[in-house]
Amino acid sequence: MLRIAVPNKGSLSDATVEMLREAGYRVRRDTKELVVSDVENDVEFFYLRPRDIAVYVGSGTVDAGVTGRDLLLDSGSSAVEVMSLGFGGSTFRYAARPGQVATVEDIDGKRVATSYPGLVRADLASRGLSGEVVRLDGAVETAITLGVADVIADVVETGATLRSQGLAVFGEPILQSEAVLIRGDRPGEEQAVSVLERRIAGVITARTYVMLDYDCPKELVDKATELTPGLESPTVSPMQDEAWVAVRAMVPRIGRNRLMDELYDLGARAILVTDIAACRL
Ligand SMILES: Nc1ncnc2c1ncn2[C@@H]1O[C@H](COP(=O)(O)OP(=O)(O)OP(=O)(O)O)[C@@H](O)[C@H]1O
Ligand SMILES: O=P(O)(O)OC[C@H]1O[C@H](OP(=O)(O)OP(=O)(O)O)[C@H](O)[C@@H]1O
Ligand SMILES: [Mg+2]
Repeated sequence: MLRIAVPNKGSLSDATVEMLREAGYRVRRDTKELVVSDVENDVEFFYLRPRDIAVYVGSGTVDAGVTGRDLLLDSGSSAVEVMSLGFGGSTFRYAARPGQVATVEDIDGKRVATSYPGLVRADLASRGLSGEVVRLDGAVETAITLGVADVIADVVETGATLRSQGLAVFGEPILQSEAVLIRGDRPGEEQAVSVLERRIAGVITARTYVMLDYDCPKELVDKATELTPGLESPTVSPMQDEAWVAVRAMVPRIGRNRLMDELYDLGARAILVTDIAACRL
């Protein structure tokens, strides 16, 4: 049985569970369930803390899992990123009281509070800076107010938490993070997770694309299909009226309305968009 780790709490949990459900797997029915056996798919799901998932996957006790790229890198685990999942996006950044620390070089010799000591130590070392890393579990933004640090390094999504503490980011982001599927780096593991990987890729494609159908005067089909090239190639089918053809192609969900306007202006009619429920490319 394939063993897969799923975030049991926090920002990544709900979206991961929803993605697995859409991929056709059994998911937990209440948040107290820690292990879910999906016998039909020969998979066992372990609901674990997101921070621990890279450690389990790296040690080989589970085959694959979902976590944040920042947590994977912070852990120093040997697990490898298989693909990004399109949610849980954030940046990992330095911040301080405006006017007190303005550049990353100014961190030298100062105290840096963070829940991600691995990431911060590696970043400071790569810049040749020294700094005392103060490891905290959360609410890192308060560390400066409470006087245990001069600088923080933390996850920033909207920036609202930083602003509420009178802090401002400085320097370039240390990292762009998002939810990722990870697996162990031992021989055979790539193959072991290939069905899971294809199913998740199918969910992402179904979310990213819509199916577009339209009728098109035959003489315009080259121009029209230039606008809708599809993934491999559009399907062009004959119609009862020989002056017309029916065209079908997958197109990006974003921009679909503008595309429909362009096709209409060109002379296409009966332009329909439908959601894709699932797919394997
Ligand atoms: N707004 C956000 N706040 C925190 N983490 C976020 C946010 N958006 C995305 N993430 C990602 O979620 C992961 C952290 O998840 P984790 O569950 O450990 O913490 P959390 O979401 O802060 O939950 P909690 O603090 O309640 O335990 C990281 O990969 C982080 O990049
Ligand atoms: O940029 P924002 O949109 O404000 O989001 C970022 C904040 O959200 C997270 O905190 P969380 O609520 O998880 O609390 P924690 O610090 O105790 O983990 C993270 O640690 C930041 O503090
Ligand atoms: Mg948190």
